Amino acid sequence: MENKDIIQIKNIRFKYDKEYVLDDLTITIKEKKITTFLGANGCGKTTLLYLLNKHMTPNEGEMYLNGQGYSEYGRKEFAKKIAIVHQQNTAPDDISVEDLVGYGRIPHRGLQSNNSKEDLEKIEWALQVSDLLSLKKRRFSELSGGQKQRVWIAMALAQDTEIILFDEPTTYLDIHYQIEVLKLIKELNKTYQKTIIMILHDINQAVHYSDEIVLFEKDSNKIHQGTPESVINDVNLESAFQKKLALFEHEGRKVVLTV
Ligand SMILES: Nc1ncnc2c1ncn2[C@@H]1O[C@H](COP(=O)(O)OP(=O)(O)OP(=O)(O)O)[C@@H](O)[C@H]1O
Repeated sequence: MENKDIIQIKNIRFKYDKEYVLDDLTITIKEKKITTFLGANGCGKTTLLYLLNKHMTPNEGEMYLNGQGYSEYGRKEFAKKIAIVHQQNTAPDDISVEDLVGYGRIPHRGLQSNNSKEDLEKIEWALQVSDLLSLKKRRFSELSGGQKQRVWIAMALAQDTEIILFDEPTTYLDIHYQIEVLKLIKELNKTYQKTIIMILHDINQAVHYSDEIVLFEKDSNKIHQGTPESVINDVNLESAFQKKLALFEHEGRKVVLTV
């Protein structure tokens, strides 16, 4: 059975200054799938993620979440639907892992009140899924880059949303931690049915971990959306990155030579 459309973006236009960064963009995001945005620097991936997170609003066009227009959602209600894991984050000095993960509960419990039993259970669950139980009392500032990234993911999990957005979740991580984080994201999707939308720069990782890819053409406002198999080909890659890239088959998947 086809997964339903959880987000619909219809003919949106967005500009910071004079020129439109996104122009007449139409995309649908399928529920419980992993969708990855792929494309050259400056093509508008982060901009689109911020529009999806309601951090910014399109100048024109419509966006719907579960069939309801974005503008009809209040802030708190929206924060219970979509969480975001940013590329770079800062945390207060001395904060513990479990307290930081607890921030994910703010849309549910408010800023002032204490954690309820349900809040504490969700925090514990998020720590467990992210393999952080043994580190929960540790100071966040003392963790490695890979462990820190898992804490941000746990915080998004504690927010208990249907959808999680990831802005380049593997940046600054070595290949071991990159794979660890991508496997965790895959598990959130497969085991916990989260709808995932992420930005990646590594084409091979995007092919391997995504159900759907949105490939942005460079210097045009066109995108290609579909399965990795249907989107990743010589012609589309050249129009996205303005480079000829060699493609191979490996274990039934496309692999791109990036040297
Ligand atoms: N706050 C801003 N004010 C003005 N222009 C901006 C702002 N943020 C981004 N832009 C411009 O919008 C365009 C799209 O930027 P965006 O960050 O969305 O691209 P991206 O695809 O995420 O790039 P990257 O892969 O480098 O992160 C770029 O031309 C960028 O310079």
